[in-house]
Amino acid sequence: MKIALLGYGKMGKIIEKIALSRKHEIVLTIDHETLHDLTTENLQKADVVIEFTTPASVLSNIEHCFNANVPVVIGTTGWYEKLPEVKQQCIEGNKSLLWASNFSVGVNVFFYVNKLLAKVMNKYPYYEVQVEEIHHTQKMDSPSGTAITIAEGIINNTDTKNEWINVLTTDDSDDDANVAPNQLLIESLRIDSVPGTHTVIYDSEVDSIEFKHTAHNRNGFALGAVLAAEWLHDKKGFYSVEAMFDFNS
Ligand SMILES: NC(=O)C1=CN([C@@H]2O[C@H](COP(=O)(O)OP(=O)(O)OC[C@H]3O[C@@H](n4cnc5c(N)ncnc54)[C@H](OP(=O)(O)O)[C@@H]3O)[C@@H](O)[C@H]2O)C=CC1
Ligand SMILES: O=C(O)C1=N[C@H](C(=O)O)C[C@H](O)C1
Repeated sequence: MKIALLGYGKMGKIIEKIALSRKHEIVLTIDHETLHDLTTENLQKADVVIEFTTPASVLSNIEHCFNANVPVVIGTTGWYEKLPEVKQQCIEGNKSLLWASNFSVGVNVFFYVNKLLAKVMNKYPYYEVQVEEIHHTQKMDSPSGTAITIAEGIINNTDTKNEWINVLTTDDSDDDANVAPNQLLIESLRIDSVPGTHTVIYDSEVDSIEFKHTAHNRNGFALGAVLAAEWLHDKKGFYSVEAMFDFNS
């Protein structure tokens, strides 16, 4: 497949290596320096686009891909309030888009088990639940997209929580956040070069249960994005990464 990479930073560069190792060809790479190359003509040289940029640029990049009629895989986080609008544009225009807050297989297994666990824990409301995420200090958005997906998995499977709130800290201090009983706390921590750690904690007076995923590096995210591009390139429609995984069979 011919792949265009929008975003050639930490993720874009690893995605390039993995795509080449899977015998794909990179026909376009875009960062700030090469922004002038982001044209419909250049995008149309690709079978599929993989987009890992910034919350500020993702929406215009989606528009470029829709205009060029090229399927696009979106890894960028921090724009999810616009998902319904983008979904409508995609379906009405007969375009192709797949998005994920996290492309790694391990995290997608985690998402699945998180929902099952939330259903079980809903029977024991004396456990207070919270989500913790830790990422590198260059991360622009908080909470992480992954933490939002985890929180939604809990909210949709419990009676006690109906919204999440976020507290961002740069150290491990234990300041108590002001959280109403209906709110699910997402604590975001920013520490040096952490690739991404997510923990769901159920705490009671007598014990705690911790369910944790630790990314050791970014390779799992990048491989998942390439697998998503392989899956999407000949399809039409709007998909989340869940469509790619079938944990029920
Ligand atoms: N879904 C998932 O599995 C994962 C998602 N992510 C998300 O992916 C995104 C990127 O992460 P990461 O690679 O670590 O970030 P980096 O900051 O390392 O890279 C971002 C890249 O985007 C480029 N860029 C900035 N603005 C534009 C623009 N207008 N058009 C095209 N390119 C642009 C930057 O160029 P320049 O350097 O020239 O400014 C840079 O090359 C983040 O939102 C992150 O949260 C990250 C890991 C996994
Ligand atoms: O910015 C990152 O690095 C990551 N972002 C994604 C997110 O916001 O969840 C996925 C991963 O955790 C790394």
